[in-house]
Amino acid sequence: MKAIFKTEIIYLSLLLLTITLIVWQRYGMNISYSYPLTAAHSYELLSDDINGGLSIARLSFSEGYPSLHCDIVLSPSFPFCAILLPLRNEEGRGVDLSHFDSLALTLNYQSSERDTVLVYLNNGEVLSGQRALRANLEVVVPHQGVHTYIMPLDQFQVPSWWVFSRTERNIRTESKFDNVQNIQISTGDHRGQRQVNIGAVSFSFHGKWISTSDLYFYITAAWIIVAVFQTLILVRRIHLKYDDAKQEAARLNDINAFLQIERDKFETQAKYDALTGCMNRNSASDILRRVSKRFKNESVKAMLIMLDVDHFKLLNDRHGHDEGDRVLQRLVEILQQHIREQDQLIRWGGEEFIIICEQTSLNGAMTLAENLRALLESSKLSEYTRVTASFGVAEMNSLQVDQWFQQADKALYQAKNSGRNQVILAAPENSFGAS
Ligand SMILES: Nc1nc2c(ncn2[C@@H]2O[C@H](COP(=O)(O)OP(=O)(O)OP(=O)(O)O)[C@@H](O)[C@H]2O)c(=O)[nH]1
Repeated sequence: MKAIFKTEIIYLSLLLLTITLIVWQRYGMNISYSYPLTAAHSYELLSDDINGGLSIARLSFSEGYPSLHCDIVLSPSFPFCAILLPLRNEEGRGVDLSHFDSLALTLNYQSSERDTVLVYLNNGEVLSGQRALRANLEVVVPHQGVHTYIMPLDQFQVPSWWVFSRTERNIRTESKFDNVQNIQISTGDHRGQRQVNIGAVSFSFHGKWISTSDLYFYITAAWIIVAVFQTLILVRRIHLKYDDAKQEAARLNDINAFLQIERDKFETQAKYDALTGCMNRNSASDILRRVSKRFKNESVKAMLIMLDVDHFKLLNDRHGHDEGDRVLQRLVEILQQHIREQDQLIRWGGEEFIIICEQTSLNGAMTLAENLRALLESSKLSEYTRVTASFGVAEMNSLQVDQWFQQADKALYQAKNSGRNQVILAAPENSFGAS
C-alpha cells in the first residue's frame, strides 16, 4: 500500500513536471540574439563585379543604420548587390543558431522595379579541407518602406547554385546553422536594370533554451527511465515476496511435518498400551465393530477369551509395582508369541486382557485358552513367585457385543470363584484346566 502510494507520487510529480516544462517552453524559455546595426560595425558589400558584372553597390548610414544602394546594370552575369551583416567574433567564430527558431529582419526597402530580397545565412564550414561558406537561403517578397520580416530558420534552404558550385561528391544539401558568419541581404532574381535601396534597420534571432524536439526527447527519456526503474523495483519486490512466501511455505511444511509426527505419536499412544506395547481398550471399538459386522454379514465365527492375572494385587504388594509391571510385560510377550497373527490381543484394563479370535471354533478357542493358561503357569513370569491367570471364553452368537462380553466376564468370574488358574466356557457351563 505504501509502495503504491509512493509510485503514485512519483508519477504525479513527473506528470506535473512534464506539464510545467511544456507550458514553460511554449510561453517562456525565450532567448534572442541581436546587436544594434550602427556605423560602429564594419559591413561588407558585394556585387556582380566579382563575376565580371557592372552593377555598383554603395553603403550609407543616412538614418543611422547601414543602407545598401545598388545600381543594377545588365550584364551577361547574374546582376546583384548585397550587404553582409557580420556575426562572427574576433576569433572568426560565427554564431551557433542551434537553439534559435527564427530571424526577425527589419528592412527599409525601396526599388524601382518589383523584385525579391534574398536573405542568406552563410555558415562557416570546412569542406575538402578548406574553409567554405554554406549558403542557407530564404526569399523575401519585400514591401516598399520599413517592414519586419519573420523568417523561420527551418524554411532556409541551400540553393542549387551553391550545391553545383561545389566539387565534392555526396555533399550534404540541407541547411546548417552551427557557425553562421554573416547575414547576407541581397537584391533578388529580377534580371532587369533598376535601382534598389535596402536599409538594414535591425535584426534579431529568436529561440528557446531547449528546442521543442529536445524537450520532448528529454521528457520521454525521463518517463522511460522512471518506468524502467519502477519496473525493476517492482520485479525486485515480487522476487523478495516470492522468497518470503517460499520460506514461509517451507516453515509451514516443517510445522506440518512436526504436527504429523506428533499426531502419529498421539494416535499410537491412544491406541497402544505404553507399558506392554499391545493394543489398549481404545483400539477395541474398531476391531469389535469389524468382527461383529463380519459375523452378521458373512457368519464368520468369533471367540472372546478374557483373562485376568490371579492375585496380582498381592504380587504388587509383596514384590513391588515394578515387578508387577515386568510380569505384565512378559505375559504380553508370551501371549503374542502364541496366538495367531490375526488374533487380537488387547489390554482391557489393569491386569485384565482379552483375545479376539475370528474363524475359530469353540473347541479351538477353549484349547487355545487352556494352552495359554498352562503356558503362563509354567513360565517364570516373576522370579519371586508363581503367576497364574484365570480365563473366561465366550462364543459370539446373535447377541450384542456387550452381552458377548458379559458372558465372557461371567465365565472369568466363575473361574476366579472356582479357585482361579482355570478356563471356563460361558454357559453352557464347561471348564477345562487345573485348579
Ligand atoms: N504393577 C502394576 N499393577 C497394576 C497395573 N494395573 C493395575 N494394577 C494393579 O492390579 C491390581 C488388581 O487387583 P485386583 O483387581 O484386586 O485383583 P487381583 O489382586 O489380581 O485379584 P484377583 O483378580 O481376584 O485374582 C491392583 O492392585 C492394581 O493396582 C499396572 O499397570 N502395573
